[in-house]
Amino acid sequence: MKILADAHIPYLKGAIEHFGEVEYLPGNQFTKETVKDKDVLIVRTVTRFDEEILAGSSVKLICSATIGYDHIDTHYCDTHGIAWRTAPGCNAGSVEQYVTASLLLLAEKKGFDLKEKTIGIVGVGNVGSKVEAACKKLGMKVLLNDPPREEREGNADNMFVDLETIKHEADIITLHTPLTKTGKYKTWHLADERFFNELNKKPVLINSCRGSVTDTRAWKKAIEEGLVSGSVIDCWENEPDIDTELLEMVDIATPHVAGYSADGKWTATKMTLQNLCDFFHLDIDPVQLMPPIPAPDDPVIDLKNIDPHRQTTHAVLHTYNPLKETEALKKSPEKFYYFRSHYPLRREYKAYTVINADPVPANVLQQLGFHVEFLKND
Ligand SMILES: NC(=O)C1=CN([C@@H]2O[C@H](COP(=O)(O)OP(=O)(O)OC[C@H]3O[C@@H](n4cnc5c(N)ncnc54)[C@H](O)[C@@H]3O)[C@@H](O)[C@H]2O)C=CC1
Ligand SMILES: O=C(O)C(=O)[C@H](O)COP(=O)(O)O
Repeated sequence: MKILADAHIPYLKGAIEHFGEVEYLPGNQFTKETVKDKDVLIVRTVTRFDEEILAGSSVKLICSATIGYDHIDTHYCDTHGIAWRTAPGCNAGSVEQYVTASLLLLAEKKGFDLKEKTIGIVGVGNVGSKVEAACKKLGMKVLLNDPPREEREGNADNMFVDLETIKHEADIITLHTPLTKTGKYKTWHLADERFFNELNKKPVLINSCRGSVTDTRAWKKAIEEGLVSGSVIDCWENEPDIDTELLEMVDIATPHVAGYSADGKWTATKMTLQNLCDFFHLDIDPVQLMPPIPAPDDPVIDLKNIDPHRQTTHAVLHTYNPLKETEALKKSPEKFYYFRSHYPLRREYKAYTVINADPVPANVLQQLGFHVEFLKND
């Protein structure tokens, strides 16, 4: 079997060789010529897979080591005998960590208390549900919007609200939908000029799903007109050539790395190898082929000398602080693709042990997923 794999998929090298003859290329160097004689493509979101690149090739299976799949022309694949697989939920915990760290940072920077804030979550799937759980643990009021789920599952206990309610009541809005360009619930430019004009509480807007779920021009105008009080962007329109004016205007700006925890990447690779096994009916356990996830350099977080009011923020930012990446991206936006391909993968909360926390933050941190060593009298 001939396999072409993206060279920037962690934990793949050494494992995928058990399945066939493998060639590696950076995702932005996949071409019609390089995919032509391959049976399987192991891919990321940086390459578009449509008729232009796939026509006339021998590709039978595309495995994307990602949650999102808007980079695959699924209609073309479905009608041309090309199977495609993804890794649902693989890095949802990592995106939750990104959103939580951003919320705690902004609360500190702008001087507000998250417990007094209402967050509107648009898209409540694998990621949105984890963000919902984390926000509740931080004491926030949560509003959920997911019309496709509402249609399928009904709206018992008014679990879901419409987008109008979110625009009216939310102090923070975070987007976690797929990017879809057609259909009843299409999300392309969901946050357009009208969306921004209808915001009631000058909310903070967070986009860590896909760039084109928001309209860049409208977002810039909204910032200029004071319709939003803060902006967090991980996913941009037209990556990697992002809008540098918007970049300068936002509080937190990262190069599409919300999902880049070692935990998320490891799971993505495991699911990808499992997809291969399932497709070709191979009795192989991917975990046996993969290295373990490396421990963090600094796995113990000592909160002894930290003000109890800052302990949760301190611990979460110890695991991940998006301000460092913001600074680097603002300084060198042309390195967007480079930053993504040379990313020092972070660990999620479960890789860390918290010691000397006060009882209240200790409970919050434990619920978020940290190991917590409770003080004797707790
Ligand atoms: N920045 C990053 O590194 C990452 C970004 N993502 C993005 O996040 C997206 C969401 O991921 P998951 O939660 O795992 O996907 P998911 O498929 O589990 O959930 C998406 C949810 O959005 C809902 N939805 C669809 N259209 C909607 C609309 N018009 N309004 C409101 N809700 C709508 C769906 O019903 C579904 O419940 C992915 O499709 C991907 O684009 C995912 C992982 C990492
Ligand atoms: O999983 C997704 O969907 C994402 O957006 C990924 O985090 C992006 O990962 P890469 O395509 O850069 O590997």
